[in-house]
Amino acid sequence: MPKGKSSKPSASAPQAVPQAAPSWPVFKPPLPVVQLYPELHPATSNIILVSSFFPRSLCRDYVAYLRTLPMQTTPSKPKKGEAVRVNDRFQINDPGFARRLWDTTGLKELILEDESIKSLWGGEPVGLNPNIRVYRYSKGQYFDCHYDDSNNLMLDSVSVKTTWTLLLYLTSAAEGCIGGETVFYPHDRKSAAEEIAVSLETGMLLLHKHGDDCLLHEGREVQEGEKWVLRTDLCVRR
Ligand SMILES: O=C(O)CCC(=O)C(=O)O
Ligand SMILES: [Fe+2]
Repeated sequence: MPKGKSSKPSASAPQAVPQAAPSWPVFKPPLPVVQLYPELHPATSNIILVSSFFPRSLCRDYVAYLRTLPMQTTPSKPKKGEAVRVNDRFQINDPGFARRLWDTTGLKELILEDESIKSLWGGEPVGLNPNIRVYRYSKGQYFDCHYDDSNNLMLDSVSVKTTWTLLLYLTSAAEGCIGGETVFYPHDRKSAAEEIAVSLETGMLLLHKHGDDCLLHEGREVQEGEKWVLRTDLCVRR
């Protein structure tokens, strides 16, 4: 829970119940398909965007595959202190897939070597959170304002903590999804005048700082179509 925000809603990250790892589609063509460029958001250094992290064809393959997974629709009433999340979710502890996303996509190089963002991670990055979450938002679904917590965990016998949220958009207006923007509010209050809205872009990675420095944010309601998102977190040595 971010300091001083203890009564504010947070996004829950319960440990996934043990189950077989999904057969995630292979990264075909090999990644990255383009040179990856991190774009610091002009309004805040807490948000970084990376276009074309996945090519559109791979996003399509992923959505087709993810549809076959057993997703859970949000319980209608959130637990105390949790944000209202109205969507379908699949969650799995999959260290192998987290490692693939880190090692075989160009992400590791981007995070470790790009001089413009190297100092932002809050420590020495070592990999991604094996707690992988998949969200599907259909028309009318949304994720209400909340903060993402930092979590401590072990990654290959190394003590780590999560410092940034990673969201990979698998659909956008190009696939008929209208709405669903991820919207940030820099001053701890929902204010239209201050909002920083990130529109969906198929294959784009959105990274945002979490824990004590997390901006209040929401996944805005989907108006048409389906928003598919894959979520993990950046882990740094603790
Ligand atoms: O779906 C989104 O745009 C936001 C998701 C989110 O805030 C979260 O996973 O904590
Ligand atoms: Fe969040």
